[in-house]
Amino acid sequence: MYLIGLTGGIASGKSTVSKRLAEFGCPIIDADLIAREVVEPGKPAWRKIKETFGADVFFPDGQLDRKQLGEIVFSDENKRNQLNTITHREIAKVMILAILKCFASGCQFAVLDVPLLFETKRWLSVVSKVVVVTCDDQTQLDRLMNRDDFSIEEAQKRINVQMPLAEKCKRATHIIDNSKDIKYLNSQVNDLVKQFQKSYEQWKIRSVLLSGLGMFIFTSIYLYNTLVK
Ligand SMILES: CC(C)(COP(=O)(O)OP(=O)(O)OC[C@H]1O[C@@H](n2cnc3c(N)ncnc32)[C@H](O)[C@@H]1O)[C@@H](O)C(=O)NCCC(=O)NCCS
Ligand SMILES: Nc1ncnc2c1ncn2[C@@H]1O[C@H](COP(=O)(O)OP(=O)(O)OP(=O)(O)O)[C@@H](O)[C@H]1O
Repeated sequence: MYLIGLTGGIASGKSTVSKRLAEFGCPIIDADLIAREVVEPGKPAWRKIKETFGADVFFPDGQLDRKQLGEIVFSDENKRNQLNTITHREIAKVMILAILKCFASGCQFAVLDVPLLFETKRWLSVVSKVVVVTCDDQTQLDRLMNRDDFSIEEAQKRINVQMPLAEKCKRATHIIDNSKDIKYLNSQVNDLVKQFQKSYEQWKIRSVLLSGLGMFIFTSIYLYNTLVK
């Protein structure tokens, strides 16, 4: 099995791409979904957020007030770093278990959907490909404002704290241009899946050849030591 990193900028279309990949049966390990799980009431990250940010960022039922906490951390780098320190370790633990589960199930490849793949760097050493979902700045801003009902200021603040999309594209092995309609996006995802399946077949052939070579060398050494020496 090999791992594929999926990233982009906020509202560039990562979730839309990962939904399409899931339709092909690709296992998706979604850091954003896991980030929501680890801050559920009573969990370690929930307690640390309460200690650090106080009761103001929670609803009476104990659920995190994501909008309130978002306004705080996307306006203050130190507070954002505090939240990252609290949550990223917990997110990583869940992701590792999810990767092991995928490996055990024998799937061909798994997709790590990580918005901050390049910012946190944590997963770059384990992914063999990085897909960046990009779009032009105005489209990104418009989609974020429409989806989350943000003012232009709130949306821009969230875009500005991440590595610029152009920079992420320079580090990508594959780029999906999501500046047009969903049909255009899906045609690129379809091609990507074909490429991944081809890479997996090539990887499988290489693995069989390498293990065969390993067996040949081991057997030759064994026979030499047993019969010749
Ligand atoms: C600040 C929070 C509460 C805001 O919640 P909200 O529901 O408004 O946003 P959501 O979690 O859906 O994230 C939306 C997008 O914001 C961006 N984003 C989220 N957290 C961060 C961060 N710490 N730094 C930069 N961008 C971020 C990502 O592009 C993400 O896809 C939430 O984003 C959070 O808990 N962030 C810390 C955990 C984290 O870093 N998640 C990203 C996983 S790689
Ligand atoms: N090609 C497209 N045409 C029109 N709308 C789109 C397109 N791609 C995505 N969208 C919409 O733009 C918004 C952002 O897309 P999406 O949620 O997939 O981005 P994301 O990168 O996962 O965001 P986040 O970083 O917040 O997780 C969503 O409302 C989505 O429906």
